[in-house]
Amino acid sequence: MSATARVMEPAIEIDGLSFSYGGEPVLEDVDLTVTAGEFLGLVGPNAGGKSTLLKLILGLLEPQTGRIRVLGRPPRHASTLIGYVPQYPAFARDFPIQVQDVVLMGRLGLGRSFGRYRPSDRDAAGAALAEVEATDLARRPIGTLSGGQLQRVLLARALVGEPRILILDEPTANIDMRLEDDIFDLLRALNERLTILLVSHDVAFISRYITRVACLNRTLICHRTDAIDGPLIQSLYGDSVRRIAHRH
Ligand SMILES: Nc1ncnc2c1ncn2[C@@H]1O[C@H](COP(=O)(O)OP(=O)(O)OP(=O)(O)O)[C@@H](O)[C@H]1O
Repeated sequence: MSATARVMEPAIEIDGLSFSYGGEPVLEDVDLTVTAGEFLGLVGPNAGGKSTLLKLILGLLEPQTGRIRVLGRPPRHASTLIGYVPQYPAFARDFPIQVQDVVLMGRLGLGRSFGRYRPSDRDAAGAALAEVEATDLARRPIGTLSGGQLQRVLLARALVGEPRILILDEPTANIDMRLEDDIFDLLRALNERLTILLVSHDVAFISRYITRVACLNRTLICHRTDAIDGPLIQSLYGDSVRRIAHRH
């Protein structure tokens, strides 16, 4: 493949994707192209299929119908190209481990095994913590962090493998509004070099930062955020701006 073709290659390409866990389809005929360098929001109601779509993109599930490519590769061959920040409750905070070791775990997928980190791994962990402005937290036990601090550390863990795509599942669900702004400013800076896919319940908030949202409720429809006005938000969210209860 030529260098030009590589530059033009979409970061994530999904065609005709359908998936079910055995019963009713959770995703049906989903098409989505995330271009390289884009910052895309993925919104939708509870049980709309957002986490399932992320698992398919991460190669943790296989589609029954359709095709996914991550930087031109099948997802299971692209896992080292993606940095993933899980939903906050998915991370066990009572694990007795220091922040710097949590961040180092992000190097494991690159062929290292436990206890065999190289100096370059430790340098990368230090750089990732510096990038999220959390250097001072390096030796803190993970259980002592605030929600916002933990979120930064999980972001550093996602960055330490030097991914080309960053995927975040509800990164600001458990932190207050002022901290949300800080995290989004950080993401905007990271978007200078990374493609970002962000799951959020809060389309009104993320619309201040991004240009396009994909709305997923079994099927998927994309909207430009400058087309998201009062009536559309109403149809996306029902009565509450922070709640989504729409049907396609
Ligand atoms: N492992 C599983 N086995 C069976 N059904 C599942 C499994 N995981 C998810 N589901 C079902 O698939 C549907 C979509 O779930 P998913 O977690 O993808 O939605 P979501 O949009 O991420 O929801 P939320 O916003 O509540 O996190 C739900 O009906 C859920 O119950």
